Amino acid sequence: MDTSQRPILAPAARTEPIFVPGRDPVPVTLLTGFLGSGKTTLLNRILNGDHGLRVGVLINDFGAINIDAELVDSIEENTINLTNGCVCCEIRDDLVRSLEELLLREKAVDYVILEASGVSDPSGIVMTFLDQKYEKLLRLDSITCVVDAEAIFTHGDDQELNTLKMRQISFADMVILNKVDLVGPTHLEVIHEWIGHHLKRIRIIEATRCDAPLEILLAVGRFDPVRAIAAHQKPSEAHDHPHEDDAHGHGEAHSQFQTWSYETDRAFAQDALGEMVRRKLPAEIYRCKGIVHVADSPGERFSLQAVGRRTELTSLGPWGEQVPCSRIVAIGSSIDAAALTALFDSCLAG
Ligand SMILES: Nc1nc2c(ncn2[C@@H]2O[C@H](COP(=O)(O)OP(=O)(O)OP(=O)(O)O)[C@@H](O)[C@H]2O)c(=O)[nH]1
Repeated sequence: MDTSQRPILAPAARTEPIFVPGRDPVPVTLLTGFLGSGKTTLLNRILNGDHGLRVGVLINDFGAINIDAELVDSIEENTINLTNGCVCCEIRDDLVRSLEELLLREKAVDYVILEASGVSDPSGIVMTFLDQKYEKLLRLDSITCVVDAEAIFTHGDDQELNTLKMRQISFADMVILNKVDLVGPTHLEVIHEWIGHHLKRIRIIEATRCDAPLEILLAVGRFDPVRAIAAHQKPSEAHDHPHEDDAHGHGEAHSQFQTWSYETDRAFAQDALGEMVRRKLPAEIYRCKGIVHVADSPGERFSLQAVGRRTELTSLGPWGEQVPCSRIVAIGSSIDAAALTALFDSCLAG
């Protein structure tokens, strides 16, 4: 069968159901949202919340190095990293294997949260969860999309990016409109109008650092397969441009993203690094993040974050057992790898 002809949300052909006798399906929350919108911030807020659940976490970073895994406050044995690709397509098999690994363990988790990569199209992920062989193993509870209120219209003339951002929103059953501390009321109104113009009746919660109440995030049973299928089947209502078949439209969306990574055991000069990232990162870099070793405070791990022109260089505390080193990833379009490497090299200490 030509798989490109298969409707994207049609459950796969029935195979033997996978389940653990006597165990109810485990609820799964999917976190989506464009690069740098605040998904990891939300994940940490949930993990640190007072819910008493044993939460399994799947973290998908599009780049070659999984930086998020180091920034998430989860229990190591319950965390699986899905790196170097996107779980909605290239590494969907890894997602399936990891889900089964988490859910078929003797000491199973009570809840699963999947943080999708910032370039994921949710439809491919939803299809995985709707596979009939999993209907007794897991239940998709909700899809929460985090939107960066400040950056939502950045690269607004790029139709593919706009379409991807709108697809992420249209598959969600709740939107966290995050970073409202960075924008004014008029800008917020424009966003509400823009989302409302494309999608009716979507719940939008404004937040700073994703400070939404836990009660509306976990075990809420909001996922509606009928609505998700409609989000796929009526693309022209939900998006500026119709989404083509999965293989074509989606593949195109990903081909515009390039990743770059950098590793060194030499230390950076903190001020030079901060200044360079703030002022000199090319506009084609949508997102840059890393764990860095700085000569000024050699005993501390630092987190480097850049979303557009916004940057943060914050201490994560001592290195502990880890040998200090720096690992940085960037995602963008038309990345000049040699030039970017030279920019970071120029910030190395002495
Ligand atoms: N000012 C401000 N910054 C925020 C807020 N929420 C998150 N941030 C910052 O935004 C940056 C990106 O946040 P993350 O939570 O890593 O975003 P993400 O969506 O997980 O990023 P990717 O996984 O790379 O797509 C970090 O520097 C955060 O500290 C907010 O509400 N206000």
